[in-house]
Amino acid sequence: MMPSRKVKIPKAKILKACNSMKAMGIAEELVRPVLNDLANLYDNNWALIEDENYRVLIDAIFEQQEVKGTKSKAREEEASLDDESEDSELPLKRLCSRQQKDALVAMVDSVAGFGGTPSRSSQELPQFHWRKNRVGSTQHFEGDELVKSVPLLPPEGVSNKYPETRPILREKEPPQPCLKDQRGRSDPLFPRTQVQDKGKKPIHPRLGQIENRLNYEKETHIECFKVPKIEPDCVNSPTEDAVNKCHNAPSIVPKNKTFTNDNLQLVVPLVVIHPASPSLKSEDGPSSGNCSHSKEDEHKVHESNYLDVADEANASGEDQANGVSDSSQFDIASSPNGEVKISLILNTSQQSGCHIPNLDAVSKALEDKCRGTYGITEPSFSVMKLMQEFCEYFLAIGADSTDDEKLKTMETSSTLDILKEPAAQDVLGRGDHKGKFCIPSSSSNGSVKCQNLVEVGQKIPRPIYMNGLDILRCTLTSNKVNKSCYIERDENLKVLRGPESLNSCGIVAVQKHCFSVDTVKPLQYFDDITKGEEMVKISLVNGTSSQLPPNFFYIPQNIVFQKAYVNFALARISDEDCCSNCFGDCTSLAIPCACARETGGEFAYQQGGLVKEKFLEECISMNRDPQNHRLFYCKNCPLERSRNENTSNPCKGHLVRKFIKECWCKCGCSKKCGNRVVQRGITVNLQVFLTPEGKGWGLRTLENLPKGAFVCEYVGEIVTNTELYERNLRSTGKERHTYPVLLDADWGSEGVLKDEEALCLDATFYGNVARFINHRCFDANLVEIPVEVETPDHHYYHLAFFTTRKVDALEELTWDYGIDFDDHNHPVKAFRCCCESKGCRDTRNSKRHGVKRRKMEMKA
Ligand SMILES: C[S@@+](CC[C@H](N)C(=O)[O-])C[C@H]1O[C@@H](n2cnc3c(N)ncnc32)[C@H](O)[C@@H]1O
Repeated sequence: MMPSRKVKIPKAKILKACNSMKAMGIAEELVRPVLNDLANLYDNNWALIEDENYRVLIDAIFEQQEVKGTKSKAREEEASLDDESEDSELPLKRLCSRQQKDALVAMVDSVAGFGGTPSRSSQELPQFHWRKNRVGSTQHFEGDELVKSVPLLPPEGVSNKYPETRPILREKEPPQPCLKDQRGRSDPLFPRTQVQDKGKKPIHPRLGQIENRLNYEKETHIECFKVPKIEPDCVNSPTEDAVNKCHNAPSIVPKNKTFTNDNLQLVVPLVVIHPASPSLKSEDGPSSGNCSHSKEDEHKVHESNYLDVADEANASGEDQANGVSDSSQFDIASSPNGEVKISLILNTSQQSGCHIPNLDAVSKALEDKCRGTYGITEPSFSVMKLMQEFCEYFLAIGADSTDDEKLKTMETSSTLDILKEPAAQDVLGRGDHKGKFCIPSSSSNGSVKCQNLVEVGQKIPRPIYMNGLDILRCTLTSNKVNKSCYIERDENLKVLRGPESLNSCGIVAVQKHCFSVDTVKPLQYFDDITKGEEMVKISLVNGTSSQLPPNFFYIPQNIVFQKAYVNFALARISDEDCCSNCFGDCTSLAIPCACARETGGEFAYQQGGLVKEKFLEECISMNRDPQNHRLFYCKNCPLERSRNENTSNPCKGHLVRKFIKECWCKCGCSKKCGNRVVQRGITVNLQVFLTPEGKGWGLRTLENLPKGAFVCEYVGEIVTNTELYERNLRSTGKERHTYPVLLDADWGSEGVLKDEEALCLDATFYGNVARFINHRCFDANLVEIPVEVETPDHHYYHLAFFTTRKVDALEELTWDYGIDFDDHNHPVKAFRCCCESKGCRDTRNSKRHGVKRRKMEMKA
């Protein structure tokens, strides 16, 4: 026992020592009495006590514990007659304890500055003495929360018998295979990758309970490790030497994992900024510009801050729920001379076949995600820049009293500022891209059968938030005589495209949109519902609930279903229907070419692709006031015929619409000709959103649109009226049918239209973004205009939407479906209109409004 003479111990010394021990998981109650004894023993000579980072203190604590343990064991032995097992246990315990003490002293070495005076060994180390701080806390942990646990690994082949809490200690870790590819070459990304460097990075405190270690060591014959010497090169330097040195560093193994060689932990330093970063100059002078540290630096003791995301998640027990790997950490550290380091520590053991991805690719993917989620439109937005700015802010905000001034002096147009933009969650997300891939396995109406899985065309990485993307092999049928091209699927389905859009295998991409509840978060955001099929991304957002749109296949162009007759034969295009002698842009010609004949000798488009005012107004007026415009009446109306083949009701009349005729492939002009607008596809920035008025999903523009601008065309399956009628009969009522459109603009011109020629578009199962456009009875901001592109046969045409007026960004886009809400015989049951326009034609609403009005009047 220690002598009992009392000396007066300075409080600060006790606190400092307790903090250092606490950092290693040694409880204060154990430390204080031993410390008292030591102070007495050494007559308050604290230099001796603090030397070698409290080595004597640690020794004394352990000895005391051993004595206690031996005593209790002896008592147990006395109680029990069986003493055989004890013979072997004590020496083992002693051995481990000794080694444990070495390790602990080394640990304190590595956290020198937290309590103990630097030992000789610690002075050999480059001094990165990080002060640890937890995310979410505003407190700076100056000592009592400093945790420096040691990364531990078991010997090869030893499985962890105590997976819940007990790490295993080992002397050396074999080289980390994750840093090399399968052929043993260094990963080209290696410069950014390193094995965890214990001297410099904080280790997860959960692993650090000394009692657990002691218990575990008692039960397993495992050697303690030595804290490896910190290799400055390991921080960022790519040299192979440094890497090999780093390989020898022990690593963390998730506590509930069986240890295998696959249990690898990698530290990916994401950003290291140095004192002389452009926006934050330190007094220490200019940065070296690289990631290694000067000798001078190595011997300087730095105070540092640490953020450990994993700590926080674990503290709240959220990591499991969030899918955070047990020992994945995101660390941020800073030092007073202006260095900040962000490291991502990944535990790859959870995922088989995990490799170090290309960091550029990761940044790119994250940037895309951020663009979508936060509505960032700034083209120069960069995750790496963001990280760097994060570091800079970290330094600035952490710099005590001068926070505000420092922040004020920081660049105002930083990446972080972009994230402050209010646009955030609800809006935006755009990027130009083009690509084809992925095909559905089957359609909901059973018309498509997946024959094989084949990879085709340009591959786009499968976004994580979608599922249901598969690839379908199709057989190509190409009619070489009349140059019509289509792809047949299951004999029923044909894809209508220009010949140039078919690849050599005749495989066309169609994408299925399976919005899976499993894969989305409460605030729904899909970056691009077109999956690259359009020239622009079209996002979908639901800011209020977890509701998702029904599944459908996104198609950018109409597809023929079964019997619908569409003939794109070039032979059908006469010389009068094209401008083969034209060159360049037809709309710049002094005398309009033959393609303007359809629109009275003048092109419908003006320069810039807007529909000319006069033409547009006529179309709008026709829609708003059909009775004042020319209607034609079919002798044998396909619409009525589809309802009842035997007793054909008289035709109710169809509007004689004005067509736009665009130049096409038999024309000599260029693809950029001003008389080619609809065929170029969507160029406007659009978004699908959940309407607040109860109309379901709607479409809105994310940019201001001028009057007469082309927005999109209505794309769907080209079906006959009969088919549509049958589909409606088959529908269970539970299915949500989008409203079909009749391609009836020219039904009157051909006497009796054959059934396969009386067409309509159904976007319920296959469609484009137009399937989300809602109806508005009056004052809709879109008008539909028939557009002739591939064929002069007007029983098939494109139905294109143009703005009726200037439309502001975020306004919902609507068009008048032309519904007669009183026609109870219509094949599609009319919905209860929520358009809220003054001229709403749904009489049920006017009755409702009338009742409401009367009630209000009575109240008044
Ligand atoms: C072409 S879809 C439009 C997109 C649809 N809102 C959705 O959620 O998928 C047509 C359907 O939307 C709904 N709808 C469109 N306009 C509406 C309106 N003014 N009032 C109420 N429902 C409307 C009806 O259910 C209609 O059958």
